[in-house]
Amino acid sequence: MASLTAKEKIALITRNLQEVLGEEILTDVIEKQNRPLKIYWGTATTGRPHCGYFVPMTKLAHFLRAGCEVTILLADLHAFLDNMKAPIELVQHRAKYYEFLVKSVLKSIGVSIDKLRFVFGSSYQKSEAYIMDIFRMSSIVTEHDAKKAGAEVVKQVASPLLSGLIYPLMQALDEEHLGVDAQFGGVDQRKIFTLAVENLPSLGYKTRAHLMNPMVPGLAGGKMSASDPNSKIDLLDSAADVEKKLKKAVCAPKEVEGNGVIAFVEYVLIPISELGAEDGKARFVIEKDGQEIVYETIEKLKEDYTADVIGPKELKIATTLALNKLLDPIRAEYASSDEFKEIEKLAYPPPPAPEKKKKEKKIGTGYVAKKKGESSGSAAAPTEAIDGLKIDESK
Ligand SMILES: N[C@@H](Cc1ccc(O)cc1)C(=O)O
Repeated sequence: MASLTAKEKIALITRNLQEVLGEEILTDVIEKQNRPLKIYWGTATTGRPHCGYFVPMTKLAHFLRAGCEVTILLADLHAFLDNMKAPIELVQHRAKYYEFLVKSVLKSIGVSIDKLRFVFGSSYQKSEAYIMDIFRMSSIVTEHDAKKAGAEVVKQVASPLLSGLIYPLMQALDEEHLGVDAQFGGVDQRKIFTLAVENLPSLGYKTRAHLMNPMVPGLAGGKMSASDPNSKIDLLDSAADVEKKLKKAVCAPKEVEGNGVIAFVEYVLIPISELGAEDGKARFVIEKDGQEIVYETIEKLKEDYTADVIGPKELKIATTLALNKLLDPIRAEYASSDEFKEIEKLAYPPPPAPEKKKKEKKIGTGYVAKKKGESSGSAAAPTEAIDGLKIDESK
C-alpha cells in the first residue's frame, strides 16, 4: 500500500463523517507538524457490543490506515456514572469483555491491533490530578450546561443523579488526560464535544478537534433495544440467527433513507472491502437471478435499489453473507478462548433461576392479604437487581 500524502490522510480520516469541528487542528498536525494525529474513541462499557459497533470500528480502521495513533477508551467509570447503567462491581469485567470483543472485531476487519492503545477509564480517572480537574471543571460549568451537554448521551430518568452531570465533565477532561489531538464519536456526542471546546481552555488546556459519525440506523431495522433481542444482531450470534434476524429486518423496497441494511453496506461493508483490496477498490457483490452484480460505489447501489433493479431480498442475502464472513473469525476466537468465555460470564452473569413460589399457607379466607407496597415474595429482590443490569441501547 503506497503511503498517503497529507491531503489524502485528511480525506481518509474525515471520510463518511457527518461533521468535523476544528479541522484546522488536523491540518496543523498532519500537514504542518508532519506527525501522526493522536485520536481517541471512548465507549462506556454497559451492554453487550452488537453489530452496530462495526460502524465506529470501520472509522478506526481509516484512522489507522492514515497513520493516526489511535486510543480506545474503555470508559468503565462512565458506564457506572450514567445513571447506574452498569453496577460498579461489573463495569471492569465488562471493560475487559469489550476489550476482547473490540480486538476481535478489529482483527476481523483486517486492522492490525498492535498500533492501538487500550485504556481503562478507571486506570487514570481516580488520580489526584484528574479528580482535582473535575473539581475545577465543576466550578466553571453550570448545572444547566452540564445537563444540556449530556442530554443525548446520559440516560434520561425521572430523578437524575448527580453522576450524570459529572459524566460530561469527565468526557471533556479525558481529551487532556489521554494526551490526544482529537476525539471521535457519534454526532450524539456533539454537545459534550462543544462543552469540551468551550471549557478546556479556561483550565489552561488546548482545544481538540472533534470528528463525528452520523447516527446510522440499526441493521436489524427499527430502534435498537436491549429488551428486544431481534432488534440487534449480537457479535456472537450464530450464522443462522444472523440470517433469521436479517430476514426480519425492516428494509423497505426502493427506499434508501433510513434503511439499516443499506446503511450497513455504506458505512461498513463497502469501506472494509476497500481497505482490504489490493487495488484499493471497493467491491460488494449482489446476486440476482443467478447473475453477480458487482458494486464499487454505494451511489450506484443506491441508484439500483431506488430503481428496483435490486430488491430487499437480494440485498439481505448479500449482506447476510458478508456479515457472516466478518463474524466467523470472531465466533472462532470466542469458541477457542476459555478466557474470553470466562470474562463473559463475569461481565454478564446469567440471571439466577427464578425461585419456586413458596406455597402460601391458607388462613381462613384462603389467601394471604398483602400490606400495601409489600413485595410479592422473596424473588422480588434478585429480580430487581437483574433489571438494574438491563441496558438501554436505544441511544
Ligand atoms: N459518551 C460515550 C462514552 C465515552 C465516555 C468517556 C469518554 O471520554 C468518551 C466517550 C458513549 O456514549 O458511549
